Amino acid sequence: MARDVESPDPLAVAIAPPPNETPNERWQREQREAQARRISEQIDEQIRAERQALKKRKTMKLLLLGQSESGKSTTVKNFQLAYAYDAFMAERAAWRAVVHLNLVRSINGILDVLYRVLPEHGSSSDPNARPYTPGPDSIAGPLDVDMDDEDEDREPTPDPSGCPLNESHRALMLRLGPLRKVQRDLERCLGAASTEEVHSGSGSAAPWNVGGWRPREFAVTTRSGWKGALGRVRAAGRLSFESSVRRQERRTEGAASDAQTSRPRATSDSYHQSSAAHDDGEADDLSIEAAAEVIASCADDMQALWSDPTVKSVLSKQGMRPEEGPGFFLYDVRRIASRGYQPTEDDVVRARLRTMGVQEHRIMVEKGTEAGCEWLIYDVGGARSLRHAWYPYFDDINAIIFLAPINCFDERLAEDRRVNRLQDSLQLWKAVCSTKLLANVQLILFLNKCDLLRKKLARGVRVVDSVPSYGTKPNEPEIAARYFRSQFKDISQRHSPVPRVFYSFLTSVVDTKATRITVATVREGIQRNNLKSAVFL
Ligand SMILES: Nc1nc2c(ncn2[C@@H]2O[C@H](COP(=O)(O)OP(=O)(O)OP(=O)(O)O)[C@@H](O)[C@H]2O)c(=O)[nH]1
Ligand SMILES: [Mg+2]
Repeated sequence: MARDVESPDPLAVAIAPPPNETPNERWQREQREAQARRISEQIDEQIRAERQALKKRKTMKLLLLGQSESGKSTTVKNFQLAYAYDAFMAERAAWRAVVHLNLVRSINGILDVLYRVLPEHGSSSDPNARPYTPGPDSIAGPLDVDMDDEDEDREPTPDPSGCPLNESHRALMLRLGPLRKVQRDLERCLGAASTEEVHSGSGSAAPWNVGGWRPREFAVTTRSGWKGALGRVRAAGRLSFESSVRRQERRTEGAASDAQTSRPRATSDSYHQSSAAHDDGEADDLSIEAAAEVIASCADDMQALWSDPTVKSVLSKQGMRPEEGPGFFLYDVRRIASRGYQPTEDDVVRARLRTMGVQEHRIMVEKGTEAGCEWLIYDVGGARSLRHAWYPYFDDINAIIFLAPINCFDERLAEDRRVNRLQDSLQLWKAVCSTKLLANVQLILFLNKCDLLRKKLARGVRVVDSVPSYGTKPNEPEIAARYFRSQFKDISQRHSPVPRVFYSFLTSVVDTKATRITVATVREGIQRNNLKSAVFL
C-alpha cells in the first residue's frame, strides 16, 4: 500500500531525538552515536580485510597416490566429511546403486566358490570362480623381490569327505541366481568404474620413471570414474541435486580452466556426463529400481547364505574372506536390501567404486576459520595400467598423500599376479620419492588398512613367511607396522633428491572418527608448510 505523502517517515520518527532533549542529553546521545559509527566502521574494515586475505590464500592442491585399493578415494570421502559435509550429504543417495552392487558382488563371489565345490561343477574353469584372497608370497627383502608364480591361481581342492552342500543349499543357490543379472545391470548402469576388471600384464610400478617414457603418451578416461558413475545415477533422473543450468555453468568453467593447462582433463565434481548417459537415463533408472526390487526380494536368502555355517566353512577352506575385501556389506544385508534404503555416511565411506583416470574434487571449506578456502584434491586410479596418467599432476601441487596398505604383505597385485602388493607399494614410493619434479613437494605417507593387518595377524598369518627380513620379531601388528614404516622411511631418506622430512601416519581410513583427527593434522601441516615456504620465498 502506498504511504500517505503527508504522514511522517516512520523510520525518521523512530530515530528522531526526543522532543524535550536537554543540551547535556543531546551531547551524550551524539557521543553514543559517534561511538557506534566507529565500531561499525571497524567491523566493516575487518570484514574487508578478511575477504582480501581469503582472496590471497591460494587454492591448496593435494594429490593422492598409491596402488589400487589402497584407500585413496576413501581418504577423499574423509576430507569431504570433515570439510564439505553438505556436499557429501548431497551425493549420499546416489551411492545406493554402488552399495547394492557391492552387496550382490559379494553374494555372487560366494556362489562362485560354492558352485566349484559341487561335484558336477568341480572342474569349472570359470575365471570368476577364483578365490578372492591371493595366496601368500615370499619376499626376500623390501626392494629385492624374486616372485615365483608357482602357487598362482591355485585350484581349490574339493573336500575329500564329499560335497558338504545339501539340497537346501542347492535350492538357496538357485534362488539367488537372479543376482547375476542384477550385477550385470548395475555394472552397465554405473559404467567401467564399477567393474573390477584390470588389464593383466607386467607393466611398470611407476611408468613415468621408466627410461624412454614420454609424458604425452597417456590417455585419461574421463567419464568412467567415481563421478562419472554417480553422474549416471543422477542422470537417470531420480536424483536431481543440481539444476542442468548449474551443471552447464560448471562444464563451461571446467573447459576454460582445462584450456589454461596442459593437463589432460580430469573428471571433476561437475559430473561431465555423456549425452548417451542422458539418453539412456530412463532405462538406467528402471534397471536400478528393478535391481533394488530383486535385491529386496532376495534379502532373506542372502542373509541365510551368509549366516550358514557350512557355507562359512567352505569359504574358509577355500581361503576366501569376503569380509576383508573391498565393499563388504553382508553384515548389514537386511538394512541395505530393504525397500527405501538410503546409504548412511558409513556406507558411503565403505562403498567401493574404483577410480579410472584422474578425478578432481573441489572442496570448499564450509565452516570454521577457513570457511571459503578451497582444496583441490586429485584422486588417481591406482592400477598399474592407469599410472601413466599421474605425471602431469605432479606439477604445481602442495602435497601428496601416499597410501600404502600394509595388510597386504602376503597378497599379489590383481593386474600382475607375479608381484607382491607390499613390494609394489615400496617400488611406487621409491619412484615418487626420487622424482625430481616432486623434490620440494611435501610427502605424507598413510600406512593404511591397519585394522585389516590386525585381523590378519590375529588369525595366525605370519609376516616372516612372506617377508623373510622380518626375522624373529614378534608377529604383532604394532611391531609389524613399525617395521614396514622403517622400510618406507629408509627409502624416503635414501632416494629423495633433497633431504625431506618423513611424515607418516598409521591409518584405517574406513574409521571416519579416527581419520577425522588425522585429516585435520595433515591439513594443518600442509598449510603450515606452505606458509613456511611462502615466507622463505
Ligand atoms: N577395512 C578397511 N578397508 C579399507 C581401508 N581403506 C580402504 N578400505 C576399503 O578398500 C576398498 C578400496 O578403497 P578405495 O578408496 O576405493 O581404493 P583406491 O585406492 O581409491 O583404489 P583405486 O580407485 O582402484 O585406485 C574400499 O572398499 C574401502 O572401503 C581401511 O583402512 N580398512
Ligand atoms: Mg579410487
